[in-house]
Amino acid sequence: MSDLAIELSGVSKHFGPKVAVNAVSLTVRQGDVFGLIGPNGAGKTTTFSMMCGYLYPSAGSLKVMGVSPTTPGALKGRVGALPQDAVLPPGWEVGALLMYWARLSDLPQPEHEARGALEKVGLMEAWKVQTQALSHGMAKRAAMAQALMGRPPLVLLDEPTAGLDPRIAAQVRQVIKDMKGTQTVVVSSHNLQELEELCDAAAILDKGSLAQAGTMSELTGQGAEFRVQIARGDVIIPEITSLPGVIGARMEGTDVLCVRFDGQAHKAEEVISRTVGHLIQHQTLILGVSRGRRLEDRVLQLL
Ligand SMILES: Nc1ncnc2c1ncn2[C@@H]1O[C@H](COP(=O)(O)OP(=O)(O)OP(=O)(O)O)[C@@H](O)[C@H]1O
Repeated sequence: MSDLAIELSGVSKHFGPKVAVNAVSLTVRQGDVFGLIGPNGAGKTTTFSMMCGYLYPSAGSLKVMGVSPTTPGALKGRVGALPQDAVLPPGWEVGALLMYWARLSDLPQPEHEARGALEKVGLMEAWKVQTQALSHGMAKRAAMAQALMGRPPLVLLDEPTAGLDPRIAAQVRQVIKDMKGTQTVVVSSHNLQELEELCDAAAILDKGSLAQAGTMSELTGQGAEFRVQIARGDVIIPEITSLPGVIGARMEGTDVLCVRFDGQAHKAEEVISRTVGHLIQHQTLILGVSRGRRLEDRVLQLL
């Protein structure tokens, strides 16, 4: 069996003349947390909706766990989805609504599933609360609980932490981390720090097209770049570039040395230790070393 949970090949989506998604190809490995990144209007929600089977692609092929997501019943009980701005039907108590959804998905223990999912998102106190009485953040968590019931092999979460307070957002991130390895999670967010912390891999979309996709370490250049924060002393760039494994070096501002290295032929720890050792030998004082660049820097560079 393929180790891919999702495969998009040349997928496009047009709304009349508007091209929302343009020939996007990407893959999501089973057990990964995969991020969908992009500015407003980049095509994240449209891509997400096609993965869920809510929208048909206009062109290209899309497989979710080996089947087309629009095939009726093909993914029943195998995908949990939190759509963007999910609206809960009014007139229901949260617990009763979740149990109803659990029954619709043929889950054998609806109450157990509903309570377990609500607990995961920290919303047990809302069991008896009417859906229309929930705050925005509470409604979002109730909708997320729905996506988690039954531990489906694939969970798609469109902006799961948007509008949540910091403590609850951290709890939701922990729920996502706990799924890593046993369930596949696709998550879109504008919080790039959050995606960097959570994701194994990601795709960066811009105006409907794929700008870059890869593992988080590829996107952030972890295997090829590091930065040394200099406290005091001089850095002689030609001496750094002559060290084994170093491809290039430059100063960013007055106090950050950025070094690019050949991550295929040399281990990061060896090149970093050699560089730091060289600096210390030359009486340069160091405040810190960080690998790669922030995901945010990469996204801003690309878009
Ligand atoms: N039903 C629709 N009809 C017409 N245009 C649409 C429709 N849905 C989306 N679009 C357009 O497609 C483009 C991509 O929208 P999409 O919602 O996928 O972006 P997004 O990356 O999720 O944005 P955001 O971060 O703002 O949620 C936008 O230009 C949007 O206006």
